[in-house]
Amino acid sequence: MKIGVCDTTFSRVNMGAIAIDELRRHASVSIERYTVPGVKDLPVAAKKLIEERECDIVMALGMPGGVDKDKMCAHEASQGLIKAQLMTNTHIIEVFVHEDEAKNDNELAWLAERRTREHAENAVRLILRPDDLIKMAGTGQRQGFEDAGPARR
Ligand SMILES: Cc1nc2c(=O)[nH]c(=O)nc-2n(C[C@H](O)[C@H](O)[C@H](O)CO)c1C
Repeated sequence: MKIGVCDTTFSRVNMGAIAIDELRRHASVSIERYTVPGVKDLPVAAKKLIEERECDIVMALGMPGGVDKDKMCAHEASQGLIKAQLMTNTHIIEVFVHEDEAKNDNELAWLAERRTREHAENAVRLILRPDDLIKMAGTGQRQGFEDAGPARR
């Protein structure tokens, strides 16, 4: 099995390095890394990781900035990532941490690390342990901040 990790230089946290560290903790897989300037460059990077470097799944890591132009870029990047998944029939786990989700730099670094690590676990589950995800269905998982938990009545 091979996992692709694409990330950006725009991000203020080295999310690619964190993802690779976490993937290695959970699985003995080959890893291909591809770093691009920004989130809008992630769709083609992910598609190349799948088609040219034969990855079975890809993590697409990015950090949209806080202004409207950045949010529009993030939306466009998301749409590209969805299209790349459909074109390749392969999961691309989008791991975006919006700069304005965090109160300060400290929280931003913490959030980016935690969300990246939790989604790295999800990527391993998707390709190697899909039954684990079935067991987690409906449990209100969140990546980064606290889980929402199941709704009760
Ligand atoms: C406005 C803008 N905002 C972001 C952002 O918030 N996060 C990010 O990762 N990249 C941004 N970029 C850069 C584009 O994604 C891309 O790298 C360039 O348009 C070159 O293709 C741009 C141009």
